[in-house]
Amino acid sequence: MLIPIPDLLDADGVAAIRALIDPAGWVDGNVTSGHQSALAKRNLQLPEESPAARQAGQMVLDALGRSPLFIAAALPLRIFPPLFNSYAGGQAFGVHVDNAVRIQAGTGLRVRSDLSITLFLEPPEAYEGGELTVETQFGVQQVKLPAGYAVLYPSSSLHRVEPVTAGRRVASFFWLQSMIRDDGARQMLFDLDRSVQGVAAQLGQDHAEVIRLTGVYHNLLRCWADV
Ligand SMILES: O=C(O)CCC(=O)C(=O)O
Ligand SMILES: [Fe+2]
Repeated sequence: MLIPIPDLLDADGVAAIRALIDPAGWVDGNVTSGHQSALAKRNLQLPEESPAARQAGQMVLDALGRSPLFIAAALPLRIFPPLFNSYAGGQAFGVHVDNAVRIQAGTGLRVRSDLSITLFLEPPEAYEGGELTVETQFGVQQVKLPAGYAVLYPSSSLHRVEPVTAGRRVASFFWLQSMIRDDGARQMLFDLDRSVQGVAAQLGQDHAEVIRLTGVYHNLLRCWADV
């Protein structure tokens, strides 16, 4: 299941991140690849420990923390510090699955990748190609979103980035471990959460049935959550 997060960053937020990362020292993207994906990957990245990446990554994390949609959809437990990549001149990332466990340089923090996130940082009309193509259980989906929009997709899915044949695609990409490991269970909780919000909007937050349904949501989370 692909979940778009519209307007995670506004235009000022995107501009502030671009002002930090654009002049920083970009390197060959294979610094974070596993063995298989290194064969498929042709792009540039900011090194994980680059001060610009750390500072811009914190701005991304702050924006995620302010997004009720992101929290409800991802139910995050641990988020790997956001990284930044760029593709131009025909660069692409061939089909791959993301590494199952990420270990943060320096802290040794281990994150099981349940969900992968791409946050688009370049307007789609500014480059050709560069679609994020994800093989989902419902078929192949291609994603190319406005700057400031993010998409969540299961880290277990085969995905690729199409060649960028004109302009430059800039994005933040990262992984998270969810409190709910299973994609289907997480999706059910997300659907239930949205339904409870919808019913609450009609009946009022203090309606007895809304209180009972909210209880069901939390009791399911209590059954299933890693904390
Ligand atoms: O650039 C993207 O949208 C995704 C990058 C990616 O798949 C990866 O780094 O594993
Ligand atoms: Fe990937």
